[in-house]
Amino acid sequence: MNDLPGIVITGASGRMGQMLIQTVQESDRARLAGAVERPGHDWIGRDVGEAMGGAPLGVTVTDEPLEAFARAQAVIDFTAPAATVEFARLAAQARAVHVIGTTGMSDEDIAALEPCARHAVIVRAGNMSLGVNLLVQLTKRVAAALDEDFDIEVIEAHHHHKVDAPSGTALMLGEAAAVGRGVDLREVADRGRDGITGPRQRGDIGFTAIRGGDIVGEHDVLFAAPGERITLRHVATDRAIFARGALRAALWGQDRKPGQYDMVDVLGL
Ligand SMILES: NC(=O)C1=CN([C@@H]2O[C@H](COP(=O)(O)OP(=O)(O)OC[C@H]3O[C@@H](n4cnc5c(N)ncnc54)[C@H](O)[C@@H]3O)[C@@H](O)[C@H]2O)C=CC1
Ligand SMILES: O=C(O)C1=N[C@H](C(=O)O)C[C@H](O)C1
Repeated sequence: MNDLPGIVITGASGRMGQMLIQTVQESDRARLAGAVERPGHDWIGRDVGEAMGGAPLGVTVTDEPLEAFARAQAVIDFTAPAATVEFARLAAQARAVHVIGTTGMSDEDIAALEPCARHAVIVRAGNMSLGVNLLVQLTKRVAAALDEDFDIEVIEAHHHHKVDAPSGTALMLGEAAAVGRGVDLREVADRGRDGITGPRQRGDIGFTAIRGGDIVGEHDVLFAAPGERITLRHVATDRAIFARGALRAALWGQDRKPGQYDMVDVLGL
């Protein structure tokens, strides 16, 4: 075993889980210290490399997260809200940095992270890519520069497996637009148009979700006024951008005090 920071990947068999395992394996700054899946999953007990269809990596997939976390310096977690809340508790117990990519978390789920962040570093973002976090900053600036003559709409598109809407990224962009405009997103968000909706309310921030095929993730922020439109756009074509960002967050978190952080902190934007 070498002395590089050890990383555990939860949701090891998932789309992001497998991408993260590959990213950590290829890194010369971290080592794969564990792979976790849910109880009953058919990868439990198998070498994770072989389960992924490749060479053995010497890491056995486990359904005992605490045991795995206790042997690691960081946990990278792209799973599901209930699992993430439990992993936050266990990562805090193990004093491991917890990088959370999971989206669709409720206000209660997010509140449950607070006591865990008193004991360990949590880095959480609905999108770990450099491009989207830059787009968040741009959205804030453009929204601050424009008045309510510009209707703001966030349009996102994802693959047909995605279970939450609007996407975590869309919510980050909506929040950035609201902050830029100096309003509370909860008061102006329009998330579900159907039927006779009446005309658009001035000042609303609208959300539209497209689901289809293998779209990795596309986000537009539209500012539409009489006579002109501005669109800010990010298109992800490879999940590696999220995995690279997550690994960067796991390494950045090693030198930090316990608390909650996001990718703007990690990237210094
Ligand atoms: N923040 C970001 O940059 C990104 C976030 N995501 C988010 O990451 C999450 C996962 O996305 P995908 O990999 O596409 O989904 P997926 O469905 O392919 O993978 C989720 C994995 O988590 C596992 N899992 C569920 N409950 C578990 C538990 N209790 N213990 C251990 N493993 C458990 C599942 O078995 C599955 O393997 C979603 O919330 C998605 O929105 C996805 C891409 C980028
Ligand atoms: O589920 C996904 O795939 C993605 N989820 C994140 C989100 O909800 O924004 C990030 C990315 O767009 C891919």
